[in-house]
Amino acid sequence: MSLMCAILQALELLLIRNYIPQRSFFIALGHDEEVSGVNGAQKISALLQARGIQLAFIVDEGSFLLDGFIPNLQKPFAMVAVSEKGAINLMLQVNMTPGHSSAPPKETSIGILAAAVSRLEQTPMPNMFGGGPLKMALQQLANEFPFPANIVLSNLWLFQPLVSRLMERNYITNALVRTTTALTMFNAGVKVNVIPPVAQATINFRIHPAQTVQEVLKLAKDIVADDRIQFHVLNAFDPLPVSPSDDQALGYQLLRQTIQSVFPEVNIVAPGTCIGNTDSRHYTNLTTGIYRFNPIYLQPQSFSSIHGINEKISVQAYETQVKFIFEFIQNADADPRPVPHLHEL
Ligand SMILES: CCCCCCCC/C=C\CCCCCCCC(=O)N[C@@H](CC(N)=O)C(=O)O
Repeated sequence: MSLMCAILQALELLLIRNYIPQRSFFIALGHDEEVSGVNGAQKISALLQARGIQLAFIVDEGSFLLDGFIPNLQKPFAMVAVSEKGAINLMLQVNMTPGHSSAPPKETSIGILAAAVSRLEQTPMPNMFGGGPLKMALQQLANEFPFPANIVLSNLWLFQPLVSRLMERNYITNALVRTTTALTMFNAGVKVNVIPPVAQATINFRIHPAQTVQEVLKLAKDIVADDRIQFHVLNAFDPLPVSPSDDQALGYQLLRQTIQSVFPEVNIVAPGTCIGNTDSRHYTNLTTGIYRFNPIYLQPQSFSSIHGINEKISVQAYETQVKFIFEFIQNADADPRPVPHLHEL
């Protein structure tokens, strides 16, 4: 929400200054982003495609200036998400014969389903650490760590098993190394003395970039291992392709350049994977350069306020957000050639 307001406010500031862009900019604000973007972003994307539009790159929400997420890493760093996890909303259902609660059967629909979802919760999907943006980011961050972590991260060929175990210890970094399993809905029963005929539970999986919808469904069925349980896929999509982050990647380099200018205290800009989902996934037909970055600091303690209690942004952080977008639009307009990569920021 704050990012949307900041985009509009930055545009207003540009208009006040009679700014006339040289290249075309599209501002796409979907009204249904929190519920998958099917009627917003998906339709905007189809309309742009019908008009023959191809985009140099897209910038959306989904990652931050991360502060304190990795133990021993003293300084914050900017993570620009060049991919995002896939997702499955899976509904499990058990149908049993209803009856009077005074003489219950050995197992009820609720009991069978509760045991199944508990098995899913207690059996994490496999740790897939080993490649992609996360490994690149850790290697880029290696020199920011004190000894011996710097040696460990510079030699992932040797220390990969150790690092992947350490990442599992924290629930946020754990989300980067595996497909996550979140039980989000459970419905059954309408009366205190009736054995319910139906029990339903919904599980929200976020799929690691190294897995697919089909692989995760197979794993989930193997874990549940109960023929009485029906599987209904409510909706699902595979992890998103990895956008380029090399020296020639215009969108990535423009973000890096603007981060460097607006946040001079940040030494490292690294590619990463967004653990949530964004509307940008509906735009893969228009560009291969999709970057997710919200120019605000995020600390682990504020992570739980996202979709949680007292979600907020400080006035100062909001002002910086506006400044970033104001500068970013002008940087993107200034020169269509990629900005050379500076190793020493
Ligand atoms: C190198 C290690 C650093 C690890 C730090 C990872 C920190 C990740 C921080 C934040 C991720 C926040 C997720 C962004 C939210 C995306 C927006 C959203 O809520 N989307 C919804 C709805 C949808 N569009 O599908 C969602 O359910 O994901």
